[in-house]
Amino acid sequence: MLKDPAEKYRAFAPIALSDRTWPDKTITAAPLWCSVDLRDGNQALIEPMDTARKRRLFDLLVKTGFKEIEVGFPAASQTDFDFVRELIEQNLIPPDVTIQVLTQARSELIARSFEALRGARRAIMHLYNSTSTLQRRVVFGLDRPGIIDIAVKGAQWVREHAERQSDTEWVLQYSPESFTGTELDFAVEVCDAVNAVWQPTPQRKVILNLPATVEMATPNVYADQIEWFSRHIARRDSVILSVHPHNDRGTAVAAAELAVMAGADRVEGTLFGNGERTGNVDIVTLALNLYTQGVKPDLDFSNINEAARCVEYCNQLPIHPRHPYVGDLVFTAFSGSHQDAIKKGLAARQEESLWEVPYLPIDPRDVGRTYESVIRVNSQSGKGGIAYLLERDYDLTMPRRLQIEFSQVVQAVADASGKELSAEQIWALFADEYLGTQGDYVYGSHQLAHSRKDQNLERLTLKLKCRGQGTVLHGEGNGPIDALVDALGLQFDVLSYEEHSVGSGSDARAAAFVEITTPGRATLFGVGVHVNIITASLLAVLSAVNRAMRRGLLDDSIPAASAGG
Ligand SMILES: CC(=O)SCCNC(=O)CCNC(=O)[C@H](O)C(C)(C)COP(=O)(O)OP(=O)(O)OC[C@H]1O[C@@H](n2cnc3c(N)ncnc32)[C@H](O)[C@@H]1OP(=O)(O)O
Ligand SMILES: CC(C)C(=O)C(=O)O
Repeated sequence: MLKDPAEKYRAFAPIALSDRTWPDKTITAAPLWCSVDLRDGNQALIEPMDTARKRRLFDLLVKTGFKEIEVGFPAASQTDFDFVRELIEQNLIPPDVTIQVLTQARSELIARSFEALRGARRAIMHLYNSTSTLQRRVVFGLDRPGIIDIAVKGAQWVREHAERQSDTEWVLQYSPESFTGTELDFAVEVCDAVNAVWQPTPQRKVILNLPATVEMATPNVYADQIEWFSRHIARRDSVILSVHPHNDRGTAVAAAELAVMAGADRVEGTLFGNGERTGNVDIVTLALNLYTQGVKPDLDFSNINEAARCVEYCNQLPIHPRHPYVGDLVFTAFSGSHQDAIKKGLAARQEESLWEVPYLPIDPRDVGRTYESVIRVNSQSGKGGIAYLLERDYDLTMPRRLQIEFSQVVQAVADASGKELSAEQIWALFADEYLGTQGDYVYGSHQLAHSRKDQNLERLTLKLKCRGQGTVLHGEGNGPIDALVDALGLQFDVLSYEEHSVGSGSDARAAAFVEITTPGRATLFGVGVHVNIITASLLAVLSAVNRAMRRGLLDDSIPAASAGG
């Protein structure tokens, strides 16, 4: 790279529009959409679509709700020509959909394009020629009048064909291609000249399409260009002002949005942004951006995965996993604080209320995605995500301090492996840590009865294995946990106890959580899961004690077992 890029590149000159109004506008309705997947998208593919792929994509575009679809450049290729014929001859175009074709301003190409559209009920004939200073100089070697001459001649040929082929309802469209590199006064002059030939009226509008053939400046500059053009073009009430942003600087979506604020009525783009170089503007993102502002997008992406797989098949290009709204990872949080906030946001949310979940600008379910992938766990994750997965897949709601404790277990494993951990793997870790039967104390059975001395006391008889030896312990207390602490005779206190049911109906079990503190003031949890709630709580205490023993936090001299039963 150059030390001083100014030696080779120059800044785009700002537009003289000090009284611009677009920054104060908001978008309250969707623009008219035109998909150019089958033309601009197609011409950018390594392998252009065959008829079967074009047909599949056309059907998807119709199903999605596009009313204007540029279906090809029929004068350029036999495949495109045949595809247009197939659509018309097999009556595949729904009555509310209008197909569009592109042609250069060359007489033989225009003739062939009209031939392709013979018999169409309604069609958009899209004529273009390049108008930019650069292309005038290096491609065409023409001055301004020479370029206007190409446009006007093209417009005349189009008009003549349209008049001859009058069984079709024609909508005429003109693009001053490379508009972003064209002086604005000249862009207006060329378009006025074309309109002088086509004579649009408010009832029979033309489409003037202003392409950012190459995105050359920040999106506000494009918006200025659109507002300037919209103010200066003659017969504005007879014009549908269309934009066609490309994404060379990565800001096509912003450019399209600002252009709509600046007065554009229509947007041409593609699904997921396929197109020349860095692509056309992504209409899916534009539409869903509107949706998340509460504006009806007039396009239906309620099964966005289906759309994505179809587009990937037709274009033979993958969609990036971070692509807005559709990428495989865009509804996934790995990082701990995000997971915590999402978990809380989902829990606080009430159906039918406004969508307010941190880090998720859209409800994944609205585009046919599930909450399955919202939270995934790796070494960047925290307690919230881990707890969320156990709650979602195993119906286990951990107390907050247990979440903190267990997340350290998961974190250690994730850090060591460097890999993602599935909900199943996390459950296996949880079971191993808290529910295992490998500790010093292994529950066998128990009996509870009222104490003979005091009816308020319960007397517990517990059969268990202590380090492999069958043992029976007795204890008394004001509840089963108290009685077990008494029976074990170890130096720990129970700090907290919680339980909840897991599952429902005949499969329902109880999950009990006990937090103990040891003489060294260490606190740790034990968990028990059992169909019987008392058994679950006894298991929870034994789980905590076994964990404390494993860590050397409790004196490991096992109390003398009471013989017999
Ligand atoms: C920005 C865009 O996406 S515009 C659309 C671009 N899409 C495509 O080009 C895909 C399909 N195109 C093609 O297959 C071919 O270009 C064809 C079949 C249409 C024409 O092919 P060719 O006749 O070989 O000509 P080619 O495309 O190279 O055109 C170059 C000639 O057309 C002229 N020309 C280019 N665009 C236009 C136009 N819009 N109107 C009039 N003349 C034009 C050029 O000045 C050049 O003239 P020259 O031969 O006198 O120097
Ligand atoms: C023909 C025009 C609209 C075009 O595709 C472009 O300029 O990118």
